[in-house]
Amino acid sequence: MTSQYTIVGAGAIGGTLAVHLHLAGADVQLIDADAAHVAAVREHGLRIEQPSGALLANLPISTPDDAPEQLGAVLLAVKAQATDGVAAWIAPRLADDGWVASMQNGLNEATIASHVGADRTVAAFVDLFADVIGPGVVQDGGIGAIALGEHAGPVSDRVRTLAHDLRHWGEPIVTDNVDGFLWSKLGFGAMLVATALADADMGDLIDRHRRGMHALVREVLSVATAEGIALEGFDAFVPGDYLAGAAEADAATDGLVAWLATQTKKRSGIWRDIAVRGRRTEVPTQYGPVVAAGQRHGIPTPLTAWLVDAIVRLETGAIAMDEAHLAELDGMAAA
Ligand SMILES: NC(=O)C1=CN([C@@H]2O[C@H](COP(=O)(O)OP(=O)(O)OC[C@H]3O[C@@H](n4cnc5c(N)ncnc54)[C@H](OP(=O)(O)O)[C@@H]3O)[C@@H](O)[C@H]2O)C=CC1
Ligand SMILES: CC(C)(CO)C(=O)C(=O)O
Repeated sequence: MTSQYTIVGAGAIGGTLAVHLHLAGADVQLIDADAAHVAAVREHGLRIEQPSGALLANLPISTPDDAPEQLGAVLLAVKAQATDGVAAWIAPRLADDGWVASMQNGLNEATIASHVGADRTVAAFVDLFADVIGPGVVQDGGIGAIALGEHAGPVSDRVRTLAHDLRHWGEPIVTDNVDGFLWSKLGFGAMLVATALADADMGDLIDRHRRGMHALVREVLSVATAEGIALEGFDAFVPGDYLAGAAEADAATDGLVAWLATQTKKRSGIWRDIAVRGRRTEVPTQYGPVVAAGQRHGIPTPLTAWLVDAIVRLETGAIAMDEAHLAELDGMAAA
């Protein structure tokens, strides 16, 4: 039987996944809030620009206002701060046997489950590198991993089917420990978020500000460990090395920086939201819960709290992008 998917949030990640699912033979429809993007996809199709050439798919697309009344399997790829509102919107439309998978950064599954139920929530970790570069056009900025599993319970047939349906993209990891990947991504992602404080490339900034970056990762991963999470490595990120000594962290960052140099996407989605789109970011939604979990466990997270605050000040115009902010982070880590 042909699988059917609705992608809610057909931007960089949702758009990329949609085209690959379509090219593998799945029946895919899109829902997106960006009217210009929706109009462009209707007129010209959805285009993924890859170094090896472009992929094009003509897919049905609607805005939330003219979306279908009933939804089955949903892949949610909106920014994390939109998750609560969008999951509340999906819930009354979701078929009894429908489900929602979070294809996002951060810990969105519990929020989704609070609206649609834990049994209708699928968990995912996505380390793709992509950007919407214009209405209807997504740039594939490099290859990374995807992991899929259930939010509550062991790997199921629907998870295996989704992994199979993504075969045109590649081979997702199917696991009972998506949380281990999501928390590791929060550790890795903390460095990527910090790079948005300056107007330079992610790899270069991580390389130049190792003291602050390593301390930031250690904070996030220490909270994860206190939460009982078994951290998972992915791509070039080795979480255990950041919890070991300075030499291990340095060696891990050498590998990470070399890997980031192979990606054509050089700036984070957070940098892009602030510098290109001029919009609020998902950082408080992603890292507020890390700080709160640290407080519950008695683990101080001063650098993570500082980072969230600095990003909010940046996105509200109180400060400007400047590498001096990362020097300040290095200084706090040294203190
Ligand atoms: N881009 C990347 O390389 C990676 C991103 N991620 C994660 O994936 C998630 C999605 O990010 P990304 O794809 O980059 O984001 P994008 O901004 O490219 O895409 C999100 C899309 O969702 C739309 N949207 C917002 N609200 C709604 C709504 N209510 N209903 C339908 N669509 C809506 C947005 O429209 P509008 O712009 O009008 O708000 C936008 O077109 C994030 O959590 C991100 O951290 C993870 C790994 C890598
Ligand atoms: C940096 C990247 C691409 C890593 O997956 C990311 O998470 C983002 O841009 O939001």
